Amino acid sequence: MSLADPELDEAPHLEPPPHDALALETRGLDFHYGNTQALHGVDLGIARNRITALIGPSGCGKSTLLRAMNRIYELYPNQRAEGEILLDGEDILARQTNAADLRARVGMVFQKPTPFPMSIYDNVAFGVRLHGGKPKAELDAIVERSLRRAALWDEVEHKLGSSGLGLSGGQQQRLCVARGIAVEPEILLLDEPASALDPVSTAKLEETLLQLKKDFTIVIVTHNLQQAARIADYTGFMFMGRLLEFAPTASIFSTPRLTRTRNYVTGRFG
Ligand SMILES: Nc1ncnc2c1ncn2[C@@H]1O[C@H](COP(=O)(O)OP(=O)(O)OP(=O)(O)O)[C@@H](O)[C@H]1O
Repeated sequence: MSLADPELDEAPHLEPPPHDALALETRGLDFHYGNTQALHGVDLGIARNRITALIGPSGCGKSTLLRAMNRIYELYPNQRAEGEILLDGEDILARQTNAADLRARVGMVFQKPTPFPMSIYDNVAFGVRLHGGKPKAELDAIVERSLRRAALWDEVEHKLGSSGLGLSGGQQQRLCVARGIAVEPEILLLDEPASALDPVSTAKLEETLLQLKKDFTIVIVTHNLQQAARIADYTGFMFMGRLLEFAPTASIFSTPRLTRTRNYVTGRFG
C-alpha cells in the first residue's frame, strides 16, 4: 500500500496536550508560497517544557510549519501564513506583534550549523547585545551559562576568543543552541539539527535537548524516527500539508491510529 494512496481517506486523529499545558498553539493554520499552498488548516498544540517532534515524508510541510512559528518566512517574498498562532494566548500573526521581539521569544536552530564568523564568545553574546546589551560581567555570566546549558562549556572555556567556525560540526551546532538560548526564549525550534552530525555528536545533541526541556519548550523537525522516539514527548505526523496524527510519542510509534502513520513509522510506504 502506498502512503499516498487516495483510497486512504482517513480523518486526522489528534490527541493534543491539555490546554493549560500549551506554550504555543496553531489554529486553522494555512501557509502559501505564492500560489502553492503548503499547509492546510493545521491545528497543533505544543506543550510547555516538553519536546515535540514533527515527522513525515519529504515535502509534507514540517519546515514550513516550524518557520511559521517565529514568522521567519516574512523575510522572503510571497510567503504568507493565515489562521492563528497563539503564543501564551497572543496571536503572533497579528500585525502589531513585533517580529524581532517574537524571534527572541521563539528561537531557531537550523539544519546546517550556522555559527557567525566571529569568536565563540561573540556568537553566544550576539543576540543579547542585539536586544539591548548588558554590562560585561553580566554578559560573561550569560555566555558561560548558555554554553554550559548547551553542554559545550568544558570543550571551549579556554578558547572563547577563537572563531566559532573552527569548531567541529557537532560543537558548532551546540554553539548555535547556546546562541539561541542566551536570550532566554520560551520556545526553541530546531529544523533537522542533527542531520549533518555523526552519531556521537547526535547523541550529545539529543542529551543536551533532554536537559534543556527543563527550561525551554522544544519543537524539532526530524527525518530520524529513532530520534523522535528517543527524545520527544509528543509527535506529530504530517502528510501533504496536513497534521494527520498527533499524540504522545509512544502512541504514535506503538499504536498509531491511522494507516498512513503506521505505514510511515514502520517504513512500509512508497
Ligand atoms: N521557497 C519555496 N517556494 C515554493 N514552494 C516551497 C518553498 N519551500 C517549500 N515549498 C513547498 O512547500 C511544501 C512543504 O515544504 P517543506 O520544506 O515545509 O516540507 P518538509 O516536510 O520540511 O520537507 P523536507 O523533509 O524535505 O525538508 C513542499 O511542497 C515544497 O515544495
